[in-house]
Amino acid sequence: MIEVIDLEKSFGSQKVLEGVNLTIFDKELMAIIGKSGGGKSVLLKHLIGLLKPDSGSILIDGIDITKLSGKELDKIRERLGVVFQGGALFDSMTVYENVAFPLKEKTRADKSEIHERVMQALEDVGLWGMEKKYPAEISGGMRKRVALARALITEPKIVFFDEPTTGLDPIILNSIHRLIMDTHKKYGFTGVIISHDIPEIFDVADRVAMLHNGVIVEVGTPDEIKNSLNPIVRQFIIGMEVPAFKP
Ligand SMILES: Nc1ncnc2c1ncn2[C@@H]1O[C@H](COP(=O)(O)OP(=O)(O)OP(=O)(O)O)[C@@H](O)[C@H]1O
Repeated sequence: MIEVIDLEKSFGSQKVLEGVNLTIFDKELMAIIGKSGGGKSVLLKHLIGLLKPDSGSILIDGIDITKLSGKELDKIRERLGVVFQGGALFDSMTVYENVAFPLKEKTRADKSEIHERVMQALEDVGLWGMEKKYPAEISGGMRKRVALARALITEPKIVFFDEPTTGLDPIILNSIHRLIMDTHKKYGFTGVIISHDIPEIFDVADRVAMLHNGVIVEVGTPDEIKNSLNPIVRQFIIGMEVPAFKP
């Protein structure tokens, strides 16, 4: 379980997080939505230990990661997988090498185990046969799949997705969402997805939290969020919904 308690963060005179409180249960898929520049990525960076808050805490299975550094933090981070917005692949490495990288770095797996696990992960994300390609030779959607395979390869307990569909067309977007759901089912991780995809994310997440002006203003199931009477939530959702294209 992840518990964010009264998390505050300012950059200079700009207060970005004003006391964020959020509980994410084991094995659920939690989406965090909110307007651009509202602090979602800053919150995510705290959750993965890249930023330290001014005050407040983040408990992962009861351990306050905001108080950790060095090896202790690394140990917790080994249980986390992150799919960064741009994929953050190594351009000079093949798809295979990118996916194998965390196993080589973080585990003592031998060559044949690495091979088996990489090929399985590539199959799980629908990239079988692509292992020899370089990131520049594959599409944006495929790069996101590689990033997901790389995040999953160490079978992390928690996977963070930072806007996993940015820059993708609607068909690829849906296929990435389907992939998140399928791998979530297969691997059983706790998933935290920063998302701009309204309404599509409602079909993916178990629960949705809305971050607004540095606080979580509403948390609930997709249906609860869709039917929320909170004017901030209503305005945001209506503003984000793209009308269906009718020829
Ligand atoms: N390292 C930093 N130094 C100073 N200001 C920062 C830093 N990181 C983020 N900010 C500021 O914090 C605010 C929130 O940024 P953040 O990237 O978290 O927004 P977001 O909700 O993820 O937006 P988007 O949906 O557009 O990605 C912005 O005003 C941003 O300029």
